[in-house]
Amino acid sequence: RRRHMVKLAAALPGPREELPGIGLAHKFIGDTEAIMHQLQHFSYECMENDGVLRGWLGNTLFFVVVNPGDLEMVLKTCLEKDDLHRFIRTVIGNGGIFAPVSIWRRRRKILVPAFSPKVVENFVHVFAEQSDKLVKQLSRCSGKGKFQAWPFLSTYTLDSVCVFETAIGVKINAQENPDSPFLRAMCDILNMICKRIFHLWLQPDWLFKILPMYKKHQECIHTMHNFTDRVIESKREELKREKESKPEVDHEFDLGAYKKQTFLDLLIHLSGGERGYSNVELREEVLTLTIAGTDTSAVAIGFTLQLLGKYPEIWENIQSIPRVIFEDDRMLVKEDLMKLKYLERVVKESLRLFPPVPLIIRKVLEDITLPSGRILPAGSGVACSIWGVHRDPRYWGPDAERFDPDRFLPERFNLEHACSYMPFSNGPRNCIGYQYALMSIKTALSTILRKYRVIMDTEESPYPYIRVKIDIMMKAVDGYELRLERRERDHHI
Ligand code: HEM
Repeated sequence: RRRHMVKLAAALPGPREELPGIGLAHKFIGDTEAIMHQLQHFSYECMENDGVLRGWLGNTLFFVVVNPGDLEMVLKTCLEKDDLHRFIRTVIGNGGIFAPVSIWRRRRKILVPAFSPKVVENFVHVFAEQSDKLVKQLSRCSGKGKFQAWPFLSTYTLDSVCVFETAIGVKINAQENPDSPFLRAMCDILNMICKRIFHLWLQPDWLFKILPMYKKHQECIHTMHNFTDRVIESKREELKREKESKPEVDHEFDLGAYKKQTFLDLLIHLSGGERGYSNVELREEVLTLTIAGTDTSAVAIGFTLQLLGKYPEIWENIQSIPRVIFEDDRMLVKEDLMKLKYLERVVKESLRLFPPVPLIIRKVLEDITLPSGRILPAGSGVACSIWGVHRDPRYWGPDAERFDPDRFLPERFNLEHACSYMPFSNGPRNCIGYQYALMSIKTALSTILRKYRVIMDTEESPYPYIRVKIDIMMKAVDGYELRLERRERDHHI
């Protein structure tokens, strides 16, 4: 089988820098910024090679793919996540996002109703309340020069993911408690996991366990698990008390009238209540939602703010946000979000040029022949480059790297292939939280923008440059540095 794999791999183009024996391992020895730089570089080299590029990492074989037709096939047929994800499983176990397909299927089924539009819409008031808090927190920095927006944005999205909240006391409240040990542990562990994925020498467990990093790794897991377990126990207790105090009430779950606004309730009820998920399964799913939903949305808000600061003319257009949304300080409601058409285009363009998840790595279980004619052999991993397909001139024109939100105008947006634009992936294992994410991002941005103007050094070139690194998600190296100035009320619109 290995000979067969090596033979098929040799028939496909490889990168210029491949070395015998170690393949590309020497290209991934730097920090997470250098690693991201390499991944971008391979995406461009992949475009030059007609959309598929081979790469060995030690004796593991990978392919980078950027053609939308090939991507669609891979995302539809290769549902298993690559073995590299085993490092994340030390934290989230069999949580849906990286679970083996046999476990993922049931978990996805349980999660689907929790993300139906009627449930997601009910979260808008949570986003609005949290956005209001975010703006208050930001007021400490406005008018005071440059600051890093990341701590503010990541605490906003963590509080908006709505898993860590129970009536009897356990709350994360990250915005008011930004030094929360949970948040720090999550940030540190994602960084360590990313290093393990790309640095071959950190991969063997026996070696990793004797390194100083291991102690911190275990402490982070302990902090995250401990906190999540306390929340779950507290939720179980709350549900028990509720049932005891009102035995006459029908405790059947009505999704249509769902108002409790925590995913934990949803997970318990949708999995079958007391006979449903065990506490360990609940912990896995809660951590999955937290990791999948926190940094991704914060990253999207951060990049969009920086782009708005770099291009003042886009900012001028933003001012045409419907007046009614800006008239007073009232909280936003879901109807407002639908009117934010221009802002939506800005967010979509920001997700195109700076996708929070720049690549997805799947495992090839059986040889597959791609629509482009190339064969990916069983046993290899395949990196679907979202970064690459979003910047490929074949699908986005010669100015593919230009920041132009009007590409998403209905009369201009005419993609030949759905996979040419896929910040939330595609196929059966795509992002289940994409509507939730878009609502949360739009609520936060519009609440910030009605109070503040973002100022950055303006970018002369239409092709925005932001230094990025990979910490599982793609993040800005500078922690989303920007300046905020308070807007004059009568100045707008
Ligand atoms: C801008 C924000 C977001 C982006 C760009 C994003 C992107 C993605 C991507 C690329 C995947 C991988 C799909 C694959 O392997 O094909 C994914 C999976 C997932 N996302 Fe998101 N996501 C975002 C926000 C959210 C939010 C807010 C939630 C939940 C509250 C969420 C929950 C999930 C879950 C549960 C999965 C796993 C789905 C599965 O394997 O069945 N995501 N997301």
